Amino acid sequence: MSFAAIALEEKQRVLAELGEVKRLLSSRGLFAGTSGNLSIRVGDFVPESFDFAITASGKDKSLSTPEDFLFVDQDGKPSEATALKPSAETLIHCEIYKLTGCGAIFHVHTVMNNVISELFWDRKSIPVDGVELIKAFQIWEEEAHIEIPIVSNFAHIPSIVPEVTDRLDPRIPGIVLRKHGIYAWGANAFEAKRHLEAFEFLFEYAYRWEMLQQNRRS
Ligand SMILES: CSCCC(=O)C(=O)COP(=O)(O)O
Ligand SMILES: [Zn+2]
Repeated sequence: MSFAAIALEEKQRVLAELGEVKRLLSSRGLFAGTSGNLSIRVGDFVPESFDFAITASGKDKSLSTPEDFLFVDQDGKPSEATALKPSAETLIHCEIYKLTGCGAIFHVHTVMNNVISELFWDRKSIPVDGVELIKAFQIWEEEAHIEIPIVSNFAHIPSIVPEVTDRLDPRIPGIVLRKHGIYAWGANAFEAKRHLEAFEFLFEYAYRWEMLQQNRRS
């Protein structure tokens, strides 16, 4: 489906939803120093051809302005003429949409997701054992064990993409960039937000549990 063929009401709905999510996450202090970016897909999904609304790059995300979002295509190019620049990390969104067919992707930097990525960097994943909130990912087995992937962070964003491609685990709706932040996704904005909140809870649990173990050993 071409971008032009997508109903105006659908585009407006997506922009309004993105605005609501941005306001809510901002009220929780999740966009320190203009960090973070958000996107929601619009219209039908075909891996070779889709569009999504994404935050414009470098904006103060605690403010709401008519220049907060723009639409881009599957390659991260603006879907229509605009003076706005898409997030510097748009190519990571493009890759996650292509690999998962998801409907929304939220990226935030927190002190906890940065610390945990360094704590478990040698392992290249964050282990979590048997915590109830794993069920937020629709993983229902008793005492489930999950490993949340951590990938390298580079200033050159296209260099991050191949590692995302290699490490993305279809069971786990998120990936952590080392000392950078988390990308969490879902079928829609509601699900992506639930996953983001669950990841941050599990990171804090994993960090505290690891510290307890280390104290016991010393
Ligand atoms: C100031 S944070 C560095 C860039 C970044 O990691 C980020 O999430 C925000 O970049 P954007 O281009 O999406 O504003
Ligand atoms: Zn970032």
